[in-house]
Amino acid sequence: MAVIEVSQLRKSYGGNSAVDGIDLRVERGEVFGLLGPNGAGKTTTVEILEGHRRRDGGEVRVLGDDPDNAGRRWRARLGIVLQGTADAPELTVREIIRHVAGYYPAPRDPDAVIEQCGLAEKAKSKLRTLSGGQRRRVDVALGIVGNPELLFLDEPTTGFDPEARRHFWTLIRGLAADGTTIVLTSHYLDEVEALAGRLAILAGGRIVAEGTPQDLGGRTAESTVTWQDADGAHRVATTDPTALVAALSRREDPSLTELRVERRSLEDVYLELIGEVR
Ligand SMILES: Nc1ncnc2c1ncn2[C@@H]1O[C@H](COP(=O)(O)OP(=O)(O)OP(=O)(O)O)[C@@H](O)[C@H]1O
Repeated sequence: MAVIEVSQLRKSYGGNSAVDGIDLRVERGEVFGLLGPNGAGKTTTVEILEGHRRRDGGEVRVLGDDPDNAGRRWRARLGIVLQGTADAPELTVREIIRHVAGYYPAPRDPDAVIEQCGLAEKAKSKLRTLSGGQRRRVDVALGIVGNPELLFLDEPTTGFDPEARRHFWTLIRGLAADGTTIVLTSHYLDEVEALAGRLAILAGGRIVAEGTPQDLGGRTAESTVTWQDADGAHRVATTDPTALVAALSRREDPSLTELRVERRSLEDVYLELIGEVR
C-alpha cells in the first residue's frame, strides 16, 4: 500500500492558486524528493500532507488516513523536521530530545539519536549556545526521535558544513533502509540526486516533471561534445557522444585537441524546466 496517495490536490490563497491539481504516490521505504523554486507550492503541499493546512480540493491519504480528520495516533507515526523547532533556549540538547521522545509511544533511544545526529559533544549544552548548523541537527534529531514511519524533511541540511551534510546523508540512507518513508524538500539538487529514489519538480503549483534523478537528468539524453581543431572551436549537442568521439578519433587529426564531453546534470534539466514554466 502506498504511504502517500494524492490526487488532484488544490489549494488557493485569496483566489490565487498555490497548488493546482497535483497527483502523487509515494511507496513505503521510498525517499521522495520535492524540488521547485520559491513559491512553487512545496510547503503548501507538504503541510497539507502533514495535516497542518486544509486543502480546497482533491483526495489525500497519508498512512491510510485523510490528514484533515486524522488524530493523535496518526500524528505519532509522522516525523517532521521543520526549521528551528527547538524553541527552548535554556534546555540542553539531551533534555529537549528526551522531552520530545516522551510524547511518542515507541521512541528511539534519545542517546542513540544524539550520537547519530553528531551531537554527542553538545549533549549537555544549552540550545542557545549552539551554532546554526548544530541547531539544525537538533531539529533533525527531534524529527526522528519518535521513530516515525513517515518522515518529512524540509530543507534539512541548510547551514550544515560539508562533513555534517555527508554524515546526515548516511543517516537518511540508514533510515530508508530500515523502511522509513521520507519526503525530502530541498533546494540542493545534489542532495536530492544523492538521496532520492524518485522526485517531482513543482513549478507554479503543478508537477512539471517526475521520475528518478537518472530519468530526469537524462530527460533529453543530450550531451555536449566540444573540441578544437585547425578549423577552430566546435560544440555539438548529441544523444550519442560515444559515437561522435569515436568518429573524431578515427580522423587521426593531429590538430584535434581539448576534446570534452559534458553530460547534462539534474541541475541543467531543472533550470530548463523551471525556465519553461516562467
Ligand atoms: N498563508 C499564506 N497566505 C497567502 N499566500 C500564501 C500562504 N502560504 C503560501 N502562499 C502563497 O502560495 C504560493 C506557494 O507557496 P509555498 O510556500 O507553498 O511555496 P514553496 O514552494 O514552499 O516556496 P519556498 O521554496 O520559498 O519555501 C506562493 O505564491 C505563496 O506566496
